[in-house]
Amino acid sequence: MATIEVNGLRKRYGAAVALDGMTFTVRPGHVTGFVGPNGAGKSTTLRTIIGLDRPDAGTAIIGGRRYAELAHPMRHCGALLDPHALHPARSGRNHLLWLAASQGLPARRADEVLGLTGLADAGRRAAGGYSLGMRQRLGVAAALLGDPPVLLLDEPFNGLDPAGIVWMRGLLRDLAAEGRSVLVSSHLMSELQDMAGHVVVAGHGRVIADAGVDDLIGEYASLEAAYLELTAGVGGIR
Ligand SMILES: Nc1ncnc2c1ncn2[C@@H]1O[C@H](COP(=O)(O)OP(=O)(O)OP(=O)(O)O)[C@@H](O)[C@H]1O
Repeated sequence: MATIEVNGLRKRYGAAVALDGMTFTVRPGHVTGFVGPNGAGKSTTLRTIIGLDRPDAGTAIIGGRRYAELAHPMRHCGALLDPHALHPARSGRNHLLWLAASQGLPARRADEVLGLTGLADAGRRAAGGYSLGMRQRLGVAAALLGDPPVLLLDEPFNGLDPAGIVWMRGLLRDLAAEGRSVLVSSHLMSELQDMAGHVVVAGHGRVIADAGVDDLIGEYASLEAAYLELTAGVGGIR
């Protein structure tokens, strides 16, 4: 089963403690929301899962293996962490063709994921001219190239217009319903309430709640109300 297992991650940047024992498991079949105040350690956790950051302690395991051990990682785990990580002079399609080649994937996958993300026409234009919403779509296209069972997305709703938000919500829900493990960091509680089945709440580099959305909401009026209560004493930027 393609889970993501984050176990006891610790990470310091100088005096700043970014991760302080972060531990949770992402299971297939539903979207897992990853939330918490600014500086809680969400992006550091996502970067660590795909080997862009090295933890001081702890492990992050995807479907039984570390990301660095995967021969063709994009077939196992797709990630959208930075929508601006593209070559501005290269077309969106060429960006995807290059990634596909690097992973031993057929070129037709580039056109398939451009179609899936609504970029079939824009894919021929230089990606440097893309809006933030289009860059997010290209990032999702790249994450889907290898048809992976695990997806990580860092604030994928940023910059999307209202129609784009509806589209992204449906896409992520469908991908999870197909049996994938989908981890989505977001500050948009209303989006997560509609889309996620499970939520991990982080604060100060560790997990402060890890529960199904309905359990987390409990007696509160909304996920946002429950979240604000849970994180009231946690504070934000450190
Ligand atoms: N490269 C870095 N150098 C120094 N400090 C860093 C670095 N990356 C993260 N940090 C620090 O680690 C902590 C966690 O940051 P991180 O970006 O993981 O939080 P986050 O939960 O993703 O926040 P946000 O909601 O604002 O995106 C913060 O205190 C941050 O300043």
